[in-house]
Amino acid sequence: MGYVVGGLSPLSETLWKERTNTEFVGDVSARLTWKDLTVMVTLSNGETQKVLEGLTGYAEPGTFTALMGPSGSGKSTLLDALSSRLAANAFLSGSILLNGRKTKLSFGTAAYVTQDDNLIGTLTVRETISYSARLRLPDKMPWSEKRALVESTIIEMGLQDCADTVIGNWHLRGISGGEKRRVSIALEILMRPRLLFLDEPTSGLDSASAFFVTQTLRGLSRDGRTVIASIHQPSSEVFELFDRLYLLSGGKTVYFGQASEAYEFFAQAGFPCPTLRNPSDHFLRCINSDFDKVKATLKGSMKLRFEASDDPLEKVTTAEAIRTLIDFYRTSQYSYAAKEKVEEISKVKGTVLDSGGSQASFLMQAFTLTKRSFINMSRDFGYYWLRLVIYIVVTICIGTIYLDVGTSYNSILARGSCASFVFGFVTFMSIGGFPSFVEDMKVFQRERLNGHYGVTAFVIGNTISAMPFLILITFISGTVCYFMVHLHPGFLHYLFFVLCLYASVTVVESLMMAIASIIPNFLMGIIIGAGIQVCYHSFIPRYPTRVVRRLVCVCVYILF
Ligand SMILES: Nc1ncnc2c1ncn2[C@@H]1O[C@H](COP(=O)(O)OP(=O)(O)OP(=O)(O)O)[C@@H](O)[C@H]1O
Repeated sequence: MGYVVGGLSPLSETLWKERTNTEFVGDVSARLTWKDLTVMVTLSNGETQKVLEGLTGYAEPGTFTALMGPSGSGKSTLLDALSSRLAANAFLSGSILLNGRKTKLSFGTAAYVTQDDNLIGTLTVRETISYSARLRLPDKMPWSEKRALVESTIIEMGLQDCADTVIGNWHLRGISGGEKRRVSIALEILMRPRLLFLDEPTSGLDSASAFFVTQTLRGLSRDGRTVIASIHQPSSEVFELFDRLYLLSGGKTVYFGQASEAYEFFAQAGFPCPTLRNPSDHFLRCINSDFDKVKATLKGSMKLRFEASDDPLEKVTTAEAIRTLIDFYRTSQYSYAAKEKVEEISKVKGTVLDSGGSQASFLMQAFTLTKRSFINMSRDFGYYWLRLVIYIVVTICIGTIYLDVGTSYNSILARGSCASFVFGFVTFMSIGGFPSFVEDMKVFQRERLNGHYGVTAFVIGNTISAMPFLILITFISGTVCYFMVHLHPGFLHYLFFVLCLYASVTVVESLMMAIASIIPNFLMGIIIGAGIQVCYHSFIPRYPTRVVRRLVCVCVYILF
């Protein structure tokens, strides 16, 4: 099979060659087509709902395609379908071809920028991009080249001014929302992907930031990439930057074609854009059925004003307008042209694209993740430092209750209850780390889905980086308690006591991390974590024998 390269920068070519080790003979651009695409979802009550219905379209290299439509029209679902990220309850029919071949885009083949900016708040912009470069670029590539790539990406996304500012979290004031969006995009374009999906990259940004982001995306497409983005409510300046427009309403195609011809299409369909109105506002106004509900609530002069308007749109309900537009599109030259083009592109069997994902070795990934996670834990006051302070205060309090109880037979019960208090409090407090675990999991999910690294590297990185903090926490609180209470003297007794505390805290930390991966919601996770711990503390120590208790501990440890 001939792999082909064309229009790539020298760096991109190096990356591709590293990966495929195959002779390049031309063009590695991504031509994506979708035909009769239908997505059904199964709802929780067992019913099925058609989210997308018979969509046909294409995206070519060097173009920027914008998906537009009212909320709930299926933009994100179309992006998910095209990038093979549909939810488990969604079923797809129809064909999606990449360079004329049926391809399930594996993790990392195409870059996908999600709606949420899941970034590590304690790292600076430069650090964030540098760690990402270490995680994904080949080990053999010299650091000077990696740094050059990081710096060029920072410049490309206009992040020079905030390159050394932290991203920001609950206690660190960081970069703005627009800059966060640009960092998210920078992370995905670092590997120079040929196909780029973006889910609402301009949402929540002011007009200047939205324009800058869109302009950058257009620039990326001009570099031979295929860019598809869903855009919510573009300004007229932003709209002018789109090459192609895919308008959706209720999961159906309202219009697909050149963005500049949409104006004409609406006029032909009987809904011309009034003068002095932003065309994109007009298109979305025509296809947003929620306006019917809004109009129904209008009263008095407002209602009369709408009825007196010359705008043909005010003479019909939006539902009727949508029906008219969909029917008009189906039989229009735009639809035939799109179908013809899809057929034409589908026939050309091009390169099998599989350039994405990480090219770094497993060891490099595990090492980088360990370092990144350690830096995050040490900078985030809420991760371990706050807990350390609370642990010290709690153990001092317990120490004062059982101060100097000694090691006589009379004080056996006191020592036992003291140990229960210390182990109970210290392990229970691990719940305090849950919010940070949830943030970690969000970053992990994003990076894993984009093929940056796998589960094993993440688990190793997280476990090793947490170890020094857990050792510090348990040794300090264990030492305070041991010496205040005057437990059995001797270094081995002391070590045993502290190591038991360390093992218990590690088990609970792992448990909370496992819960964070299944239930990424603060409140639910804390309730479930606390519930499991209460059962563990109250049920397990009382009934089974010591051997069973230890077995349960070992199983929980292995499991989590
Ligand atoms: N996995 C799913 N399970 C159930 N319903 C779903 C699923 N995916 C999408 N939907 C439904 O399909 C419709 C379209 O959702 P989608 O997120 O694609 O819309 P959207 O146009 O991106 O909206 P927004 O602009 O608000 O993000 C919504 O009504 C949504 O509830």
